Amino acid sequence: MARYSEDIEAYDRPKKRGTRPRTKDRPTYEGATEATVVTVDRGRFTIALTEELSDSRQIWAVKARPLGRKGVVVGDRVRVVGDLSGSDGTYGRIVEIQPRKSTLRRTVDDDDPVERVIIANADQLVIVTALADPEPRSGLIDRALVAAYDAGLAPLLCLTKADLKSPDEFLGAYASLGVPWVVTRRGGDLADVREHLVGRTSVLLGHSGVGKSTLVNALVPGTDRETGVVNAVTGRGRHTSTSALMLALPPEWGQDGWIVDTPGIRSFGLAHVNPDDLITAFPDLDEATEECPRGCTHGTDEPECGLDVALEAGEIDADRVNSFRRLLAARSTPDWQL
Ligand SMILES: Nc1nc2c(ncn2[C@@H]2O[C@H](COP(=O)(O)OP(=O)(O)OP(=O)(O)O)[C@@H](O)[C@H]2O)c(=O)[nH]1
Ligand SMILES: [Zn+2]
Repeated sequence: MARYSEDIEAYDRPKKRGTRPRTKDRPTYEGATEATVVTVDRGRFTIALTEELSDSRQIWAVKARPLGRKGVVVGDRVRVVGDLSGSDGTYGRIVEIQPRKSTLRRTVDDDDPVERVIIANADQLVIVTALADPEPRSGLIDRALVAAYDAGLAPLLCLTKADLKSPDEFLGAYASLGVPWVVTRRGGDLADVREHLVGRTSVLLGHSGVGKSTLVNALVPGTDRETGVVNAVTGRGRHTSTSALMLALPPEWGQDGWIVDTPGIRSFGLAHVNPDDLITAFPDLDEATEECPRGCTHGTDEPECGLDVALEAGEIDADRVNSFRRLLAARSTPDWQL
């Protein structure tokens, strides 16, 4: 063990230029500990030591030099070395990022083609929308659905404030997409929501006022999202940044799972989303686009789109085509925050 940490030390702090070992000599970090990145704050990471997920032991970590400019984002499964005791002034060093099973990306701006991964390894995107006060914004919901389908995350509509308005009318507009949904109301129980959260990592997305903080606080007691204090972070983890934050589901739920709160994520540029990737979320339509002319975006203005051919032949469902095209159009409408 001692020899091993000396290796890391030697590697991390080369005495002078040119003494850095070549790739083949790099340490293999055998025995490094697995952890999950729960939040990012100005180059410093809070990581949860995975084996101790249920008691949520969390420590600081920084990126070790061998990672170079590789991005580490919330949700990343990483391997860490160094002092993992969590005592004052100590921090682990992230030496490796495990391959990601999913990446939720955004384009910073629809005009800016730079793609950024914001959350890694999520399974589900929970689109939190109030049924009233504020009114649902279908453009935003559609954009979130595009982001989910593109990232390969299962979408879930979480409709809050059902005490103010029935969800029936709203759900009509989403029926043909087949998106699963749950409803919450003031004072109502959250059994339904819980059922959709256990065993997975869910990203919660919603614009201001929809009741997302209320929901997060009710789901994970002890998390005061309003004031930004995260009790789970061993007293030292005042969470002041607007980074996404992963919260472990309470151990008493009996199953692991995480929710990722996204307070700072108010815009969701989708310029990177390719129509051909989006249509894979519509397996019933996908085949019809095989005969499309090259570069066809499958939109309503495409003269020879295979979707129209298949529609005319009665091979596909018009509602589904309309829904797909609605999402396609939402991709390039103005931003998440209107
Ligand atoms: N009637 C009703 N009001 C609710 C419900 N959930 C939340 N609210 C209220 O809606 C308002 C906004 O709730 P928040 O939880 O702060 O909303 P948020 O989405 O986190 O919004 P920001 O904090 O601005 O990001 C508060 O006054 C809540 O009390 C609900 O189910 N029914
Ligand atoms: Zn087409």
